[in-house]
Amino acid sequence: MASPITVLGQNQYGKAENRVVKITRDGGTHHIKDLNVSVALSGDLDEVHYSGSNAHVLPTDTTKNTVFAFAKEHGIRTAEDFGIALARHFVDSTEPITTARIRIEEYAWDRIATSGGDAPHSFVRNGGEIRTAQITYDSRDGGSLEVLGGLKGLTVLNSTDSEFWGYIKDRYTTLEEDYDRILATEVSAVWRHNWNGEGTPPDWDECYAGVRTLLLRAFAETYSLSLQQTLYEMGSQVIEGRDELDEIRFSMPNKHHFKADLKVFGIENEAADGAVYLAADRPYGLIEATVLRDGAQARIPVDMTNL
Ligand SMILES: O=c1[nH]c(=O)c2[nH]c(=O)[nH]c2[nH]1
Repeated sequence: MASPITVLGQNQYGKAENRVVKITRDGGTHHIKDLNVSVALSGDLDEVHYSGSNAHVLPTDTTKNTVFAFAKEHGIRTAEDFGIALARHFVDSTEPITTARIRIEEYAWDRIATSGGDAPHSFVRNGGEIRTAQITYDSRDGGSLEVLGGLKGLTVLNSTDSEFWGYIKDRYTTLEEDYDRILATEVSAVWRHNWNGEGTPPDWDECYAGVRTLLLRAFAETYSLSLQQTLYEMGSQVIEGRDELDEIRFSMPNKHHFKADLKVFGIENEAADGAVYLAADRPYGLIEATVLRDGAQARIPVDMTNL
């Protein structure tokens, strides 16, 4: 029962973190897709909260089974294609469900190089970087489909061409101005496609590879006066270079590298001579911002890049 003084707010449910690995065999050559898929459904679900009636509830267990069955029956071409098929299925086949949000992380595997060339069915996990996708399908108001692509764990470093000076100095400021520092960060980015489900979808893999290339190139080619400036340049290059995207959001920790203080030992330690740095773990500066195509609406949630 609805209590006299409370009312149900936003709610969603589903099975989180379905770890699905799909092998496709092409003769003796195998291909691997390794995903972590989270399903969140919402719709006409007040009653299960108020009275416990499960009449409108598709069990989370069923959503898990659907993920695995779809991987087998339809295969996984890309995370985006897979997420779109799942989102449409849950909404179109289950009356009370009006919105499905599918979040996917994809882990990359490389073929192991052997004496006979690339191994046909032996793989090594490609360490750091994770590709992400989020698909939201909402059947209300005529139906809408939103596809967010992204990546996280892309760690990059410039060993020069970075300065930081001219900032506010108050009685608590101890930081010295730096005219030649290391700039390092671990990029988390989420970008929004302007495709809404009608007509030909973008080439998801080509887009991902293209964005990644633009991000890396902008990072390497920007002479940086702050990580904020580098971030904005990276976002601008992506929006300028990819017509199918309207918005990109970043979360970029400043992975500080402090010059080791060796003066006590009578040793100079200057960047110009090739310095020794202490790579600090925490705390870290955290620089976050959205870059938009002029006139586009900001729709990527602020905390999306911290998941
Ligand atoms: O690129 C930077 N941006 C900052 O805002 C900042 N603040 C700071 O202490 N170091 C840096 N570096």
